[in-house]
Amino acid sequence: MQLVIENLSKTYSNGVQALKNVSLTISQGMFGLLGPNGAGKSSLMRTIATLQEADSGTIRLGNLDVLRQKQEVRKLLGYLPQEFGVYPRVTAESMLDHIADLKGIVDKKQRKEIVRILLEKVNLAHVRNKNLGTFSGGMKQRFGVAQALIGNPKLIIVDEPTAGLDPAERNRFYNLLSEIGENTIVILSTHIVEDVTNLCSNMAIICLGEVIAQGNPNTLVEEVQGKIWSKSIEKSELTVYRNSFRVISTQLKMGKTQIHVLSEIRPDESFKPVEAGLEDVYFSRIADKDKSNIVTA
Ligand SMILES: Nc1ncnc2c1ncn2[C@@H]1O[C@H](COP(=O)(O)OP(=O)(O)OP(=O)(O)O)[C@@H](O)[C@H]1O
Repeated sequence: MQLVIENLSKTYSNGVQALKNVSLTISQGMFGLLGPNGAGKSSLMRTIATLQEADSGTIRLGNLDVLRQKQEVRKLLGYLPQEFGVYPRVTAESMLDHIADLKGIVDKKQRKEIVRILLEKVNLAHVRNKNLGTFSGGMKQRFGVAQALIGNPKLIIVDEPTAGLDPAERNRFYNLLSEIGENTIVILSTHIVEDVTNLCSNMAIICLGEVIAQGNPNTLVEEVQGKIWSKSIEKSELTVYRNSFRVISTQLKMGKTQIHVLSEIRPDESFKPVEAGLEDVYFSRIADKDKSNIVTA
């Protein structure tokens, strides 16, 4: 099964064009959707999740027309939104049971078994009787995955799931996501490049509502390999360098500013070649599209 998005556009009533002719083909496996704040990731996720209308364009999930056959799509969908509200005074077990009921699993015994398996899977079985309000951020996110997995969805959407998680919880979350079956489409929206590097076999970068890159992360990195040069400079020199070179990112390292420059040839002897990473792809594409988004130390 594939998710095929064609020429999707959306303008909000305040005039913001959040999606501009977005076309993407997403196959089974983990798909990363990267982009800066306000890029349009959540707008796209919500539209795919049948929660908001598009102005034009189509989305197909297998044989289903997502924008029209909403009820059918919802049966195949697991969704972990950016702001996943939980009822603080309800236990993990009863909340999952309730959501499973809402998702149409009417048999009580079957529901109990599903909830038990899911709580095991997300490593929350030991706190199944604790109120959700007592959960840490990471535990809430794992609970969010458990509810998204109810009913064996064929399409799972997780919107910026690792924001605010400490490194250990982030790792747990990565492991959990990577265990989700390969015959499921998982769309992971994030502005953390590392999330995509660690998890995804395919990806797209979206900026100002447009898809500005898509493909396999390694292939995209190959395109800039050998073209990334770094130099440590004084912060005060940054404008001069920006005017002379294609500075794609700057980072503070031990009090000095380290710049990455994209260039076919070594800009001059003072620049060192560096092994390109997905961050370089991300920053070079974003820098081309939106000058205001160049990361400054
Ligand atoms: N309901 C809405 N009404 C009006 N404008 C909106 C609405 N939702 C989003 N926007 C605007 O649309 C643009 C895209 O927002 P969106 O939330 O889709 O981006 P995002 O990539 O998910 O950002 P973030 O990473 O910050 O969550 C932004 O300019 C945002 O302010």
